[in-house]
Amino acid sequence: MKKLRRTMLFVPANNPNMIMNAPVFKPDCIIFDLEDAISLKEKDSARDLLVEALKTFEYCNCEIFARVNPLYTPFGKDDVRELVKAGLRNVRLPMSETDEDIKNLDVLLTEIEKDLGIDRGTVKILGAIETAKGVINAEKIAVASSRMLGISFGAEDFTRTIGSERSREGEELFVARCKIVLAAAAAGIDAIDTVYADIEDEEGFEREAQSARKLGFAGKSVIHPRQIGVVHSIFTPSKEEVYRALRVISAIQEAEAKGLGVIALDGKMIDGPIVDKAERIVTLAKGAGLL
Ligand SMILES: CC(=O)SCCNC(=O)CCNC(=O)[C@H](O)C(C)(C)COP(=O)(O)OP(=O)(O)OC[C@H]1O[C@@H](n2cnc3c(N)ncnc32)[C@H](O)[C@@H]1OP(=O)(O)O
Ligand SMILES: O=C([O-])CC(=O)C(=O)O
Ligand SMILES: [Mg+2]
Repeated sequence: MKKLRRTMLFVPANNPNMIMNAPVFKPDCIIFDLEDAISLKEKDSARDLLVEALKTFEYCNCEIFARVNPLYTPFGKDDVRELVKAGLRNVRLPMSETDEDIKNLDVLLTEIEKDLGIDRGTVKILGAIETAKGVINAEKIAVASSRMLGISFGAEDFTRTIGSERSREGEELFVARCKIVLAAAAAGIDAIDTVYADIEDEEGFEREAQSARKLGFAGKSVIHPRQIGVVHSIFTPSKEEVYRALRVISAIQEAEAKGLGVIALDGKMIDGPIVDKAERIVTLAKGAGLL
């Protein structure tokens, strides 16, 4: 079944309380962060804490990621090595700017998998695109390795690299968002939208999440448990959408039995792509436990 990645909750890896409590909020995915949420002084101790947490806790219903430090920093390679040894199977690589960045991680993972005696390709990669250069190279990044399960957008760093500020309306992000969605779709992987830093601005957050779904993102990174419910309700098909999708599928099945490829349902044309979209709604609904 398709894994839902509606929410990816960032959890700073130096915070034992949050590390322990994160699954209680039922995000689809948790990203333990060793990069920007962790000061230079704490990089090693946070990694040690996360290694212990990965060995100790069962995060049964959440898909677990770690945002490691970029491989060109003094911490990145050790992050990957130690965490994979402790059981990590999904690496979120920040500052993915070129296909080389992904390929370097791929080579390192292959080495580690060999050392650990696990199958090559076990560990997956989510490439975080958060610079102008990364956005330009999104298409190459998305297909740089067979380990790719998705690419994500990081708007805080992205606005820094284009010399802009992040606005509530987000016009400055539109082109990058579209490019990331297109690159992911062409590669057949998920696109994950960026965080919204203003935890108090529920209205702005909801509008941004709505827009992310419309653009084609599979989900959104979040920084606070309060943001999870909103994203889940937006990225889960509504009852009406599911009902309509099931009717579309059943109508086309009846039509096919009569030798017809196109029909009308409630005055609207139903043909191949519309049926495919209805099937996607049903898949998402099943993933969310609605069917
Ligand atoms: C641009 C980027 O790089 S974004 C990615 C890096 N940033 C991060 O990882 C930040 C993640 N988020 C956080 O650290 C926090 O939400 C903050 C610092 C923004 C706010 O934290 P707080 O002021 O403690 O929030 P608040 O008081 O509302 O928290 C309420 C409860 O939710 C918990 N909580 C808050 N955020 C999280 C989280 N991300 N994961 C798990 N639990 C959380 C708190 O521990 C607290 O629990 P408690 O009641 O048991 O003490
Ligand atoms: O990946 C994200 O959503 C958060 C991030 O690092 C950024 O916005 O720079
Ligand atoms: Mg960033």
